[in-house]
Amino acid sequence: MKTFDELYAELAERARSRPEGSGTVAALDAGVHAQGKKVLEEAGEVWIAAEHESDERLAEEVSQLLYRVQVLLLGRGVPLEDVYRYL
Ligand SMILES: N=c1c2ncn([C@@H]3O[C@H](COP(=O)(O)OP(=O)(O)OP(=O)(O)O)[C@@H](O)[C@H]3O)c2ncn1[C@@H]1O[C@H](COP(=O)(O)O)[C@@H](O)[C@H]1O
Repeated sequence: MKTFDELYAELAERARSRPEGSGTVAALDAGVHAQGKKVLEEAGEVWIAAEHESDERLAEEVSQLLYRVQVLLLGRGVPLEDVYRYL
């Protein structure tokens, strides 16, 4: 189990150390266009899960959306603090 902030710190460390086999490193290298498409794809899956699937599936899809949003932010170099200013 990890929090949103802990995941971001973990992904930032992946971006820094670039370990072999990291999906995050591959997603960052794919660029902002691919990252944005993943955000949209996962948002659609969240919508479908909310309308038609179980609470567990919804939670899983939301976790994937949050991950994809974090990859997008990391790719742009935007820290979570910049997002939190608007919450
Ligand atoms: N939370 C996540 C996470 N959520 C989603 N995903 C990725 O998103 C995929 C699921 O999304 P899709 O529905 O698009 O599935 P898919 O089409 O089969 O996946 P792709 O072939 O498109 O990658 C998963 O298979 C993962 O590749 C994640 N990948 C990594 N994390 C966490 O990020 C951290 C770093 O991971 P690595 O960079 O892989 O070491 C670890 O703590 C991981 O648990």
